[in-house]
Amino acid sequence: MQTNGLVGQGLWFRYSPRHPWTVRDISLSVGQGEVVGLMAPSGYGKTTLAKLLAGYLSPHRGSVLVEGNPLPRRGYCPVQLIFQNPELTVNPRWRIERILREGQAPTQLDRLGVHPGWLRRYPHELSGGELQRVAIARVLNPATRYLIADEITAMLDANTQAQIWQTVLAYVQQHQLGLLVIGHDAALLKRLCVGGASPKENRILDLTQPTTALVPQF
Ligand SMILES: Nc1ncnc2c1ncn2[C@@H]1O[C@H](COP(=O)(O)OP(=O)(O)OP(=O)(O)O)[C@@H](O)[C@H]1O
Repeated sequence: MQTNGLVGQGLWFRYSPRHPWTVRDISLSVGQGEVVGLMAPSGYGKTTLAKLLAGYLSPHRGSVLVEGNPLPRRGYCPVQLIFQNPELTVNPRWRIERILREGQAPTQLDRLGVHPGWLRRYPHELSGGELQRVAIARVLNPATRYLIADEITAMLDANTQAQIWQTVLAYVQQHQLGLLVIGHDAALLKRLCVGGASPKENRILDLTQPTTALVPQF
């Protein structure tokens, strides 16, 4: 079995024994420095799969390994998930400066357009787009090795979307992070995942295809 990268192997998950399987025997991998897209219709289990890969949920069967090791049970997780709704990932009772200090010091505040004046505010005192920049800045730090971006710019205008992706992709490339981009927008995924600096390695996975289509072609 492959030991490099972030590897989900034979993953099965359902929310309870009364629910049907949401994730059925999915295997996929993201290598260091690789940008992989993941698309499927709404309700197909993309976010659930992202939560399995980032350790928010545990698979009923199968494994998630990072460089051959299970995800750490405590401390900062090297696989970080950014959601469409940033308010779900930040503590509403903390000021922005404390949220940003939660992991290691973020490095991209300026480039993401995080205004110093926001630092003393609480999350509900920022707009959705402003808070999303904070959520992204929080995870762009040296302890993050893999990033899962689940529809992270869906609520932003085109200019802000472009600024955020430019910053994230430059950071990913410079630090050789693995990036899994989840989305419905095929054109955006294509731009991000196959138009990059190393198009040979980058892929777009379609969750509606048989799982063999998701197995890495290394
Ligand atoms: N906590 C939960 N309890 C029970 N069912 C859930 C829960 N979260 C999600 N589901 C169900 O699991 C299925 C997959 O949801 P998921 O959010 O993973 O899909 P998705 O592909 O990310 O959808 P979208 O593109 O609309 O965000 C859906 O049918 C959803 O209703």
